[in-house]
Amino acid sequence: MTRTATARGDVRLRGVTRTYGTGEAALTALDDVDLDLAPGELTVVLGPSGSGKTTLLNVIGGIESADSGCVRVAGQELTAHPPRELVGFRRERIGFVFQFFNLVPTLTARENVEVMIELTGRGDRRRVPELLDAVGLGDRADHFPAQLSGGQQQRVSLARSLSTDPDLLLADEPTGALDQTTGKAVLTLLQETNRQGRGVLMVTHNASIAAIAHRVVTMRDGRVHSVERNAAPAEAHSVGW
Ligand SMILES: Nc1ncnc2c1ncn2[C@@H]1O[C@H](COP(=O)(O)OP(=O)(O)OP(=O)(O)O)[C@@H](O)[C@H]1O
Repeated sequence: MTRTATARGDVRLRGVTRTYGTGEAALTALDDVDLDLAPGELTVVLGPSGSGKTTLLNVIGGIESADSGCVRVAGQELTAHPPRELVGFRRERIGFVFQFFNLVPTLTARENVEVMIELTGRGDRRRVPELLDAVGLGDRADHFPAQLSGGQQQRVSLARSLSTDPDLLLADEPTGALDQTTGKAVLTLLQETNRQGRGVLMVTHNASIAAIAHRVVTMRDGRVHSVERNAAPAEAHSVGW
């Protein structure tokens, strides 16, 4: 599945600020954020609602640009590039997994993965059955999203993200809509993906999930409140909540 076993997907932020709105309505979602994530790390981002977690993930993924500061992701300088100029970067380097799956309802599981390969011009359509097997859905390839459970849809979403072999996988509340058993299955897949050398950055409200991370970043009021390292990250299947 890997392009190379080498660790990849490093992140370096310096003085990153992102403000929404102007004047009295201005809201600083990211306030002078410095952050270093080593290649191949699994990072969990925690913090209260509104603390800037999703904004952080979007800036790292090149979906939103910082107002000031420097952003470098997977060896690429994003600073001063508006999101529309970063289409190529996102396609080549980044995989996104969202809470609400974002699958195309009129396409089967297989087609949802294939369409990503067609859109990006990356990956190999012949490997789609293998990818669906890897997420335990080999026998559901011809099912439409509505015929799949939430956990199964999330796994299609993961197979789709992995189809282009990203350096860094960004996951926003990937287990948020799932029960514990299915959530753990998805976490296990994210951990496997990480062990293949990819960086994984996961935003969650669930502090128990932090046990599987190499690094735990806690956000407060748009700032990095703390960064802790886990010397011995737990196995995803052993985490409970
Ligand atoms: N597009 C936007 N326009 C205006 N304000 C926004 C926008 N996106 C986010 N914000 C504001 O920026 C702040 C940070 O939002 P963000 O979504 O990053 O927080 P979060 O920690 O991910 O929250 P949650 O855990 O609730 O998802 C919040 O106060 C939010 O209301």
